[in-house]
Amino acid sequence: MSTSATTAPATHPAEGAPVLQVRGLSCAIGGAVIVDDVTFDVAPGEFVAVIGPNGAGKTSLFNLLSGLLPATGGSVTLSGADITGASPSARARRGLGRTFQASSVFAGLSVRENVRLAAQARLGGSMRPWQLVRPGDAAQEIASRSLARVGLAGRGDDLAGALSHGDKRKLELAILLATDPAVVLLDEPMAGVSIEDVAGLTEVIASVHREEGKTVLMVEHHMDVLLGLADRVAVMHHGKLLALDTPERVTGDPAVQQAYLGEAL
Ligand SMILES: Nc1ncnc2c1ncn2[C@@H]1O[C@H](COP(=O)(O)OP(=O)(O)OP(=O)(O)O)[C@@H](O)[C@H]1O
Repeated sequence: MSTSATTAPATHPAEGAPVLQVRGLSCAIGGAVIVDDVTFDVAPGEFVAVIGPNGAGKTSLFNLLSGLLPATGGSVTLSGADITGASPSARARRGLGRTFQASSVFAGLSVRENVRLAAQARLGGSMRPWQLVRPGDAAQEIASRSLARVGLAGRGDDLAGALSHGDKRKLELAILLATDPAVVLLDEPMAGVSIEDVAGLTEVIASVHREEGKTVLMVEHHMDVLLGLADRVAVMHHGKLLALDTPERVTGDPAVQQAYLGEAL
């Protein structure tokens, strides 16, 4: 696919009205345009991988979608509602959840408490660790389900800080699942994860997508991980959306290969 991805919504294989509509999204900071006129749609239940060379604008795009960076142009629509100016917490309430490149768990709390806090927030309760609710309540049940979902059911009493890096990333996914987002933004979930843990984590992400029908956008550098997961791959380059197409077409696109200048895709 060509650079037309920056000016017109790409077609997508999935059915249904787009859950996410991004139109001309831009962000300029101090004279530098770090996200430049990005336009695309994501269909409900679709898995879109976001790749690109270092500094291409992938995390900045996620920051714009989740409201951590203010857009200086364009718009973002989530399930039909314009959320361009909405706060990160308002976007989360509307069903947009994300994980971060760096681990973001409460190391001093148990694995279960970390997830239960997120579940409490979803149920409209407190996010304060000292106001954790009793075992057996709804938040506890959501926490148990979410931990089982990512394969950490037996680790609930362990301190989050004691988990391996790979298990911390699974915990972050469980925290995200406990808030039941419709759209999940995963920012390099495999970063720092050992080779042995990549397969397990990939399987968890695949099942979250396939079995729960979550719409997933995932920044990832490893094409081999993405090939089996992504319906489409978005390629960022110099802040622009260079291509948006199936993994096979994107890897064969000369413009994409040129952007990577011989680096492995
Ligand atoms: N808050 C900011 N202020 C100024 N420049 C920024 C800011 N955030 C990002 N940038 C710049 O925007 C560009 C895109 O950065 P970004 O982190 O989005 O890229 P990326 O594709 O996620 O890179 P990587 O793969 O290395 O994580 C970079 O040149 C970066 O230095």
